[in-house]
Amino acid sequence: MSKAEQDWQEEQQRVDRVIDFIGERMVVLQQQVGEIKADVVDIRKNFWDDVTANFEDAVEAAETAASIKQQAEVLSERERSHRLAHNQLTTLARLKRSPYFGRIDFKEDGEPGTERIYIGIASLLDENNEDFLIYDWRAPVSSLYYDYPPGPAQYEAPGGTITGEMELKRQYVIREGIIRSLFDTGVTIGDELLQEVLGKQADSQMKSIVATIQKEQNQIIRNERSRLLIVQGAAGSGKTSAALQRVAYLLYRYRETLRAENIVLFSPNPMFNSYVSTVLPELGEKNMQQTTFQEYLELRLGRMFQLEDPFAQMEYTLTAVNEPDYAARMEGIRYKASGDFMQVIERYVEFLGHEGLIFKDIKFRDEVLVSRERIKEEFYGYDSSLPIPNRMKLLVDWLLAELKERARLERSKQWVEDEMQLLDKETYARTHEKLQRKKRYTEDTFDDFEREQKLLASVIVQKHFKPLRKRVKRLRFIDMSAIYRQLFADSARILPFTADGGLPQHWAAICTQTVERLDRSELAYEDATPYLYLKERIEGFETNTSVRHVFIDEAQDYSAFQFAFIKRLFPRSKMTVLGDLNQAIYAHTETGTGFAPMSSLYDAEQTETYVLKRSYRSTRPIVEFTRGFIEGGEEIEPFNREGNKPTVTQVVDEDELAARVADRIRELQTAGYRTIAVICKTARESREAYEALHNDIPLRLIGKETSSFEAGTLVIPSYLAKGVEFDAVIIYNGSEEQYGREGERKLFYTACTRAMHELHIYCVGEMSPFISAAPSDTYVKEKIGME
Ligand SMILES: Nc1ncnc2c1ncn2[C@@H]1O[C@H](COP(=O)(O)OP(=O)(O)OP(=O)(O)O)[C@@H](O)[C@H]1O
Repeated sequence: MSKAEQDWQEEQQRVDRVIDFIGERMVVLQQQVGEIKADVVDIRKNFWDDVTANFEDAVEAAETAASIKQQAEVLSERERSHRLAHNQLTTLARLKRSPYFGRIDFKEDGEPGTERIYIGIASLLDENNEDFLIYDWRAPVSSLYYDYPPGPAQYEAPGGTITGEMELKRQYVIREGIIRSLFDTGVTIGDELLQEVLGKQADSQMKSIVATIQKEQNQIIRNERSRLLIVQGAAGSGKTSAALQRVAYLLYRYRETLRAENIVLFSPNPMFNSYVSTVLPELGEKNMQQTTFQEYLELRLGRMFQLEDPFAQMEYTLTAVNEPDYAARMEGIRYKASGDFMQVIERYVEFLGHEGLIFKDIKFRDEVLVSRERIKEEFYGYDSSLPIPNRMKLLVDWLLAELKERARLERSKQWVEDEMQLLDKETYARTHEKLQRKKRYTEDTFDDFEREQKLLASVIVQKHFKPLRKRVKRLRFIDMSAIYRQLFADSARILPFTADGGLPQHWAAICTQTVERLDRSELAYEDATPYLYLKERIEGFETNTSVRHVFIDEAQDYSAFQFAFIKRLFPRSKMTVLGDLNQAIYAHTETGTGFAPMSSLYDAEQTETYVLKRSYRSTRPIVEFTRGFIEGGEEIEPFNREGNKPTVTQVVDEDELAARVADRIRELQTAGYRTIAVICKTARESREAYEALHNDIPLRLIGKETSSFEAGTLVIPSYLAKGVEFDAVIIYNGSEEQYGREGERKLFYTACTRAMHELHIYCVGEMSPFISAAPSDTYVKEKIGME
């Protein structure tokens, strides 16, 4: 038997031993789970038997409450134990199938022996010999595996830096308890293993990369120092993967204090949420909270306005080029997202502190109870050194007192008497009872009837005033829409608030558009964040202090405004932002400021930036081709995985386009690719492509409302394909007409870089200049029917 074979045999024997151990553990645990479950069922069933329920008087009611509380605590403790044991069982079941993926032999300086460390998705301790059969990949010692080749190595342990010599680094692929492959690795985490992993087919769900995390990714995953961590990475460099692994790492590292609920991931669209949702459970962790910025805007503004979403704005950007107001709107989109405009809002708020706030009358039954002028007068009567939100609080107190007074006056009005006649018996009875109770304590001389009438009147008025008071408490008497609108009332209104009059060229048209929309109760996507910001500067900021880590994926698509906003929203949170400037597809990101708005959020010493240049998603030929579209693309390093060169096919017309694309889809399907995406520029083009293809080929049309996607062939607008990947990508029409403007370069790049194994571009007529800019030997040109 060769040495290698012997090694393999010994390793399999160890795997068998560990699996046996896990099996035994599971039996014990299963029994425990059963017992706890029986306990829980029992407690639930007999809950009220063990509680002494007595509500006779205050003392006994308090005792009852205490007894319920105690019983509930016992129940919740048992339920917690059940959950814990159940989770442990799930993890053990996972370990049983594949107990570990790596091993390092490490000789610590000053220690006599070499320790063998096996690394898997969770730790496994054999209590009898106090031996770790498996180390969690997140344990301090495991970082050796990701950071070093064999040779001198060190890691950070809680007690300080541990140095030593790594004598061996080995990787395994273990499936259903059997070692399928085994490599001893040299320089990096085995190219072989990575090759194997990356060569696989795309899934409708993202996979964890735990066995093959690269050194530069590991630094991101384990970073604990910075308040703000910025990751700038090429398409397919593993930003999203690293982010998710980082979530798992943080949950492990701070397991005593941090829960999945304390972490929020902002993602580009709902479909992406579903795409990444399996990674953490695969690692035995609960998912963090996931949201999109739009979801937040909807929550805050959706009731007041018809809110435009970013995809509708994008569709406008891409399809309305010939509309008369297009240039103005595009300028407006850019300006309203800028730091300059944020400054304008700040100065405007400063101004509003002294004059200019607009309020709404507080009306009741068509009568003005407190006029807007009166409210304004009261507000500006307060100490002007107080911040606006503090003065609003005073105003609320004052208004509530005013309402109380007005309510008193209201009681003797005719409408109250009219309503009294219509009261149901129940209200009468209740009022009567109340009066009876009161009577017990007073020496009253009033006529009963009169007292009853008075009380009824006050009940009626109270009922009608309740919504008024609620509106006051919610600050609905501030006319936010008018305050925002005022800034655009005419083109000169903004001037005192601009630094040096630097306004967009089409400012007057921007003002008109904004006012028109507001008057229709619509809020464009570009207005939503500034509007909300202004609102919060006036009403006080809503904050969420339970969130400790915020992750922002596709961060290049966020404006300065949005970042500032998120920072304020989560004041106790650290931030990890991940993005690729070459994929900045929204019009508001065309300002060329790069990551500047982001990096200025926190002090330099609290901020760290990592750059990922290696691209893992696509084959080498695809990366070599697509990097030609963008400036500085030569810096992107492809991971060495071979494949076919991308093809570019010119066709004469739409009919031929559909026929050729259908042929290609069939060819790719025959080749066994499971996820094939026909990427179109817009939703409009996607519908056309779908119409042209779906009779020929079964496929699914993806729109912004799609919340998950499955393997298969699909048609999808480019901006919704962000962040996800497919085995094969067909660009439906990569012609000059479709992708000719500079503003479309990044969109085109983003679409093409979704491909893992195959990329095929079709063009009706001339091809996009971005393709022509790529070196001609990086793709194969196919011309059909044009000669
Ligand atoms: N260390 C790794 N081991 C195995 N696979 C990896 C590794 N890093 C990245 N990948 C794979 O590369 C692909 C791209 O990763 P990911 O989606 O995280 O990149 P990204 O930088 O977020 O991409 P984009 O910006 O283009 O959306 C995924 O299939 C991921 O599993």
